[in-house]
Amino acid sequence: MENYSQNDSISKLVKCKFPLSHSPLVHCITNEITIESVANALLYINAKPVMVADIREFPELFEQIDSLFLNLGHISPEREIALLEAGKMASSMRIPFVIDLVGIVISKIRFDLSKELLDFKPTIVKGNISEMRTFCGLSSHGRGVDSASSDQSSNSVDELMNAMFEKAQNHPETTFIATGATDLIVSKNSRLELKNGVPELDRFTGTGDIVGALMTALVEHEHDGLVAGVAAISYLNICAENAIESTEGLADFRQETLNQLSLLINNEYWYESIRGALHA
Ligand SMILES: Nc1ncnc2c1ncn2[C@@H]1O[C@H](COP(=O)(O)OP(=O)(O)O)[C@@H](O)[C@H]1O
Ligand SMILES: Cc1ncsc1CCOP(=O)(O)O
Ligand SMILES: [Mg+2]
Repeated sequence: MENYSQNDSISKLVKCKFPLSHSPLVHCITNEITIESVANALLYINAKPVMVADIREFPELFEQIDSLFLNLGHISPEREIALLEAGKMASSMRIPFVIDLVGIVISKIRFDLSKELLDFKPTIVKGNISEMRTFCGLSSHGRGVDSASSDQSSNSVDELMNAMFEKAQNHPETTFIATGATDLIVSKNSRLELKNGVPELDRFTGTGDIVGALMTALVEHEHDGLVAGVAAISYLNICAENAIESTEGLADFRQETLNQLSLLINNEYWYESIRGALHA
């Protein structure tokens, strides 16, 4: 295992990811709690958000979109039907899509829904560390939509990394991502850990949703879940590192982190601040 230093091989993966030159149209079926933050975050990186949940519009809409974000944060019987229909259409039309396992620790309904969506071969399945533990069938101490610090010990993180790697062997088309103090990014042939960010990212709502939406904007370009995951997480987390330097209080920190999404783009070499480790 390498040190958590700036890592050349990881930086090379993400070079040239920002700014997005081509404004991908990103369709999001997401939760009402953070929907506005998600839409603005996409605009700040030069993507175009569109939030549509009425399945009657899907046949026309799916001819127009570049990628799809399916977020389980606030489900209902209608939302569940829309999520499944969208996953099915994305799969048959080969549109890259991301599943965000928000709140999967809460109920079997969300757990079963995530497994049904996995059958459509998503580009990425992501959640926080506690959510990903539940998804992988490991014990989890997550509460509501937040992860538990007891799931973030190094033993638990190693156990989760192994479980995700096993999942990736059975689902070679999908990248599995768990976020937290350490972020795990796992595909069939690669295992990566990232170490940027600040603990305050867990103290305002929507950071997981935003990073999921950023990945969705990036999968359109490369169809590569691993590169999109590394770029999106690192970008948001370095924005937060910059924001914490100049703010006091969580509301100002939130505002400045979002503001930085539109500013860090101006630093051509932002990716040189990535800290992580790449396993073979
Ligand atoms: N303790 C932490 N230290 C550094 N970065 C963190 C920490 N907790 C979360 N993050 C970052 O915040 C973002 C959201 O992660 P997380 O809080 O796990 O998601 P969620 O909001 O879905 O629970 C990710 O980019 C993650 O790397
Ligand atoms: C509070 C809450 N309840 C259901 S979804 C949601 C927002 C979750 O946002 P995130 O997990 O991205 O912080
Ligand atoms: Mg959160």
